[in-house]
Amino acid sequence: MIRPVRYEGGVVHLLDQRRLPAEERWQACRSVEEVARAIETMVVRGAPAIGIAAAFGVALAAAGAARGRGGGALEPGGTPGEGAGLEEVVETALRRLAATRPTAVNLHWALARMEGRYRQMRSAGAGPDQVAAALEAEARAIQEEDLAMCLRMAEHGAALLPEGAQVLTHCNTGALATGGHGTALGVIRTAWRQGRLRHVWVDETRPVLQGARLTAWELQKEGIPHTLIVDGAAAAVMAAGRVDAVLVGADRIAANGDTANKIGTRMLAVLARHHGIPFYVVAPWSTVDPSLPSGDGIPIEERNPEEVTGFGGVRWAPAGTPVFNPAFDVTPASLITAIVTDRGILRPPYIEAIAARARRDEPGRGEAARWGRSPGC
Ligand SMILES: CSC[C@H]1O[C@H](OP(=O)(O)O)[C@H](O)[C@@H]1O
Repeated sequence: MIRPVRYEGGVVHLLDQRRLPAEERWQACRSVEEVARAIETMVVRGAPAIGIAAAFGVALAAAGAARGRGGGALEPGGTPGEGAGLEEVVETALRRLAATRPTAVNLHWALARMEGRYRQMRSAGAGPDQVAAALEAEARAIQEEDLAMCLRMAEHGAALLPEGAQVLTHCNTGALATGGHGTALGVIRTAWRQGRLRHVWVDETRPVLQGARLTAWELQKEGIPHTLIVDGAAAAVMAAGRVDAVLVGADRIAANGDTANKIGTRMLAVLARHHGIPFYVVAPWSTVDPSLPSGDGIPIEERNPEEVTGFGGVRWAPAGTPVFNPAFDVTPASLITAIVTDRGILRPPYIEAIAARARRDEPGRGEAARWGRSPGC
């Protein structure tokens, strides 16, 4: 199974997704700063995967402090004894990692969970070594729980698809974006293994091409029939009656079901509604942010214009061309047929469905609990 994040010997190893599919190269991160830069430059990407990477970044910081290197975990090649004690190292790590990418709530959910575990250990009087061990265990739990959530989601989602389904998907929501198996692409994997799936239309997903580079790579490795299309061809294949369902991931789902996902998702939702095609969002419960009343409050990351003006070092737009490069857009809940989570399928009205699920599963979180924001941000 593809797993994009590994933590071994106090080093966070990330499969460099910028280099796929040409080469499978791992990047070793030995400091919080290196982990943070890897998230910002999309060495690792995908809402759950960046949460997992950040969690191991906190574990790495605590391990460095426990070894007496103090802030050595703050900068690449930090010298022993830098910085202050455990408290400052962990707090600084949490803030730095929280500042990497604003939209995916899984990042902030994971950091809030790591902070909670840290405070729990400290209030129990645990020493640096015990805290470091507990934080490593918590990060590993986040990774393994995400894989389990993906497998559960996939079962729920596959049951929605007709026999011999042709589906269309956007961006990469596979093992590369998660703790393994994937969200929307996890549904596709499971549906294929169950014999329910005939074919996948893969949106290339401009500008970073997660579909063309990463989803096609995952599907090819699994032998799942697929066809790569430019994003602009989605309307044509829907109009030709060759799409039975659209499956996408999510980076943040507001309390009313409005969903932030890769730029171009909203367009697919409008097209699907026009063509009478079910539009499914597939995301773990950790992507739901009950503290946000609607999608209006979801921060949308804007990325480097050079992602749009060229690719791989080749520029095709004239120098100085003005660019607007939002990495995500928000799909209104009214265009979403169902939200597939690890805890079951949510159907409209989402505000009631999400609140009821939050009350049932995590009393207190659905109300005033701080959510979607990490320490210090
Ligand atoms: C399984 S969540 C994947 C989610 O993350 C992607 O964004 P990015 O590649 O910029 O991290 C995209 O929104 C996917 O739907």
